[in-house]
Amino acid sequence: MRMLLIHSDYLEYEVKDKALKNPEPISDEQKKGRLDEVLAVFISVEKVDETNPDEVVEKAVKEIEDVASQVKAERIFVYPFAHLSSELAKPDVALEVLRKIEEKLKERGFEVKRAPFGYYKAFKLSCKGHPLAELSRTIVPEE
Ligand SMILES: Nc1ncnc2c1ncn2[C@@H]1O[C@H](COS(=O)(=O)NC(=O)[C@@H](N)CO)[C@@H](O)[C@H]1O
Repeated sequence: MRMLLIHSDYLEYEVKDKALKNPEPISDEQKKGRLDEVLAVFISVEKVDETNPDEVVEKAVKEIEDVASQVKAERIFVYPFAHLSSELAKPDVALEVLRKIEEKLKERGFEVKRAPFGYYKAFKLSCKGHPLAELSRTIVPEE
């Protein structure tokens, strides 16, 4: 899994078109979304993650929680992003991993939104620009 974490004044998105034949079903409300004062986490789930998705979820949540506490972010935006890797996991595995990350972050008390999976989306992001505002992490399951 590859993650790009951007501490932002806001992230907002708007769904445009389907990027997959069968994207995640969404409500009209989910076609647009915005969070202010947010840690935006762009995630590419990778083929290697398919060997142990649950372990990768645990590791990702720990990394996100660690960065959130460093930058004092209480809101997280989980954003499916297929452009951080050339070895992408299958969509069904990727969606399941992203859903579990969202769920576990909520269990830990964060306010969380997750951008819809399998769509082309317009988005606006305002990076805060401080030294920890742009970070990346690579997560792999144990052998
Ligand atoms: N492994 C993955 N990790 C994260 N997001 C993914 C992954 N696979 C698919 N997606 C989601 O599905 C969308 C399209 O994925 S994609 O791999 O780019 N595929 C396409 O764009 C197809 N139109 C042509 O391959 C992405 O924008 C993202 O929302």
